[in-house]
Amino acid sequence: MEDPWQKAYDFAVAVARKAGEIRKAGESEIRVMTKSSTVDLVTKTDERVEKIIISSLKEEFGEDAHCFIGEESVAKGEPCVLSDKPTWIIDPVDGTTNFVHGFPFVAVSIAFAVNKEVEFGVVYSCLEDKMYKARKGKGAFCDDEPIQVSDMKDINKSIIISEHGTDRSPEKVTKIFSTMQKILCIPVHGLRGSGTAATNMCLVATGAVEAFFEIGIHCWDIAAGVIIVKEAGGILLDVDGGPFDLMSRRMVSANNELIAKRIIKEIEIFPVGRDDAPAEK
Ligand SMILES: O=P(O)(O)O[C@H]1[C@H](O)[C@@H](O)[C@H](O)[C@H](O)[C@@H]1O
Ligand SMILES: [Mg+2]
Repeated sequence: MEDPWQKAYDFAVAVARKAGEIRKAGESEIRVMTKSSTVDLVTKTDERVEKIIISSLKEEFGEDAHCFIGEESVAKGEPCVLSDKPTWIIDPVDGTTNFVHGFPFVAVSIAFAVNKEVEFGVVYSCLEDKMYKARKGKGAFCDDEPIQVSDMKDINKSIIISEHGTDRSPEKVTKIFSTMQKILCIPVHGLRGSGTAATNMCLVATGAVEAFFEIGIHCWDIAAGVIIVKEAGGILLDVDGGPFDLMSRRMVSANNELIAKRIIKEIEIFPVGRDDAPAEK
């Protein structure tokens, strides 16, 4: 049977590389603006790269063939709804704060979902020049080399990643740091954070760390990473131990269930609205 999405997968890899190269070339002066809070940054480059990605995909597959969820389009009021239709989920610059500051982890993240399930994902870590990709049932790769999660089962010998997000309300920050303190004191070998959820998930997939969890991420930060982690042999769970939900803005990704469940025991959950919550009038 003909593979229905191979062409889209190959095209996504090419578009992610092109987008990353535009990003690398950069603007001589970065214009920084803010979104949900004063520390939720966006630049003209984010907007420009997203437009280029979406227009390339429309040009290749037809104006109305697929749906799109793009970080900057949603910020400008486009709907964020995942239906059963083939849908591209795009973060043009994951790690915008890193980009603004010259901290060297910035990724382009492109995922493709059908029937609400991610079919393939591509994360191009553009400053490292590493292309991570995975397709459902076909394995995960970094620069065409197969990748696999760590086989570590001992939490005491693990490295865990988390991030602080962009919400600085004191109650949430207290819970985030309390969780981190509890995990650090299990104890684990270390806590890390690259500043980009997409890259963090690739680090789980390569076995460099055992787990990455965050409350407050968005579907575009993690959609490509979800399939990369799964195809590398890892698992995804909700922060309460239930099934993972791409639109819920909460996630634990790990090398195995043992490590995931041990972390979940320590997570102090705080409320975040869903990505697909109806817009307030
Ligand atoms: O806004 P961009 O696309 O750079 O992405 C986010 C990161 O991916 C999060 O892990 C991280 O915690 C931040 O929320 C950050 O905003
Ligand atoms: Mg992002």
